[in-house]
Amino acid sequence: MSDERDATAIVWFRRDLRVHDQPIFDAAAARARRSLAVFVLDPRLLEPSGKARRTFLYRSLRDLDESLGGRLLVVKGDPAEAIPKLAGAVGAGSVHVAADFGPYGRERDEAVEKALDGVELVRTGSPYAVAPGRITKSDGSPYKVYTPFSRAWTQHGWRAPAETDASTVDWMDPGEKDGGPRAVKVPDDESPDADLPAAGEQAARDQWAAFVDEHLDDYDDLRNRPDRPATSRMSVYLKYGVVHPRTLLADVGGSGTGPTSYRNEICFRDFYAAVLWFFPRSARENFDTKFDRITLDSGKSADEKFRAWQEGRTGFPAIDAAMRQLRGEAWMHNRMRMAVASFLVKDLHLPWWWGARHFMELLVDGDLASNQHGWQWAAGTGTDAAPYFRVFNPVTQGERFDPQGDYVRRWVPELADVDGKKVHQPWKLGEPPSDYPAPIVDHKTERQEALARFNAL
Ligand SMILES: Cc1cc2nc3c(=O)[nH]c(=O)nc-3n(C[C@H](O)[C@H](O)[C@H](O)COP(=O)(O)OP(=O)(O)OC[C@H]3O[C@@H](n4cnc5c(N)ncnc54)[C@H](O)[C@@H]3O)c2cc1C
Repeated sequence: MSDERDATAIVWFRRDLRVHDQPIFDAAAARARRSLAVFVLDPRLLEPSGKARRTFLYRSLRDLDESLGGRLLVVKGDPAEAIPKLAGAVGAGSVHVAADFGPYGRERDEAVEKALDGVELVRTGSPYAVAPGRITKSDGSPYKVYTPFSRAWTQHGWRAPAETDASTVDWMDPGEKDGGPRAVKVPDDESPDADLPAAGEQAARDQWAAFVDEHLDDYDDLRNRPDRPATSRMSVYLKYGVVHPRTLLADVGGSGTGPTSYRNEICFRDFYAAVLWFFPRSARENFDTKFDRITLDSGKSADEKFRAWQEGRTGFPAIDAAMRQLRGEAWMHNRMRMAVASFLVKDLHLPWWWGARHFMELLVDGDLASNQHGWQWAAGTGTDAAPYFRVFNPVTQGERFDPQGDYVRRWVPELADVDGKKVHQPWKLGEPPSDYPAPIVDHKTERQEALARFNAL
């Protein structure tokens, strides 16, 4: 029987740096006898990424290259030029990708599709359990509230993982290409100060297996505790598609509170991606435009307060611990992301997008949809946000979720000798540590100020 497939295809990796559960491999193998594996270092994505994310990306690319037997071609430049030239250089009949739903990714893919001029761009799957745009109300309009979205999401369901590995595709040696953009080496690590998680598919799977074994059942009870290793730490692997959410969901069976709560969080990720798909302006502007009129601080004193927040010198131990965790690990616990965001917006009266930008610069899991909407949630400006008048108390957040003060002592060495929960209010100690700052604001006063500004809208 003759093989009617094309001679070659391109598999273009983007946010799916893995070989397992990879539906684009099946699509490429069905279409062509051999495929060229490609990653394009795109300056428009690399520049705003920050050192931690770039370093993690480079490490993930090295791991992927190893899984592919050294046959990952890395090139640099604008994908709308590089991909069509590569398709020409190997005579590809199709280019296979997982669909990208972010504002830049979608524009880029349309430009690539146009420039491919007849070579088909085949989109198979997405980085989400359910692709953005698929879940709508019965009249076709988007959900703006999480709970009904999550009900529809659960009812819709998701596919089982695709059974692929590196051998699903017959990989072409990049040395065989005839012309086109030249191969570049994966850049060296940028030596970020942060202690990053191990990169690569095996590391992701090991971390996941340990979480399922040790923490999944207690996830609902302990997920708000920054002092415990109780969450999955999958966000960075999901960000780069080192693991697919479908793979995780397949393991999270059952109706116990732990598994149910975990599925809800994966659903939040899909929800925010869907909001960004339907309302791309929400990445940059208040979703609720009423807040365009709220009074925000600016000037020298605002800049100084912002710097104190960034550097973990606000004098509120839980806030400072979290901001230092962000620098130390390029990651922050979810409860503390909410607390520091509320503090920036409602205690310091600064724009949420200042904080969101700082997060995107430092977070190794920095993701436009989850980050911007997480910020808008905390600021009260988002789709389904915490009401603006609900202001987190930075001291009680610490006392409640870090009850023995271990989290603070881990990240704020100036307070390492203060016992128990007293660490959350060092100003009440007989002799407060002289090298730790006094609170930069009075929470009660600033809470009233935030409410007054809100009521003036
Ligand atoms: C202000 C703010 C900014 C945030 N910025 C980001 C970001 O840039 N990138 C990012 O991945 N998450 C972000 N989040 C969501 C959440 O804090 C992280 O996903 C979570 O802390 C990652 O740790 P984990 O993998 O151990 O989470 P787990 O508790 O183990 O959760 C499992 C997975 O569910 C998803 N998830 C959990 N909570 C949320 C949530 N609130 N929104 C969307 N997805 C969620 C993540 O993919 C996570 O990996 C932000 C939240 C807030 C409040």
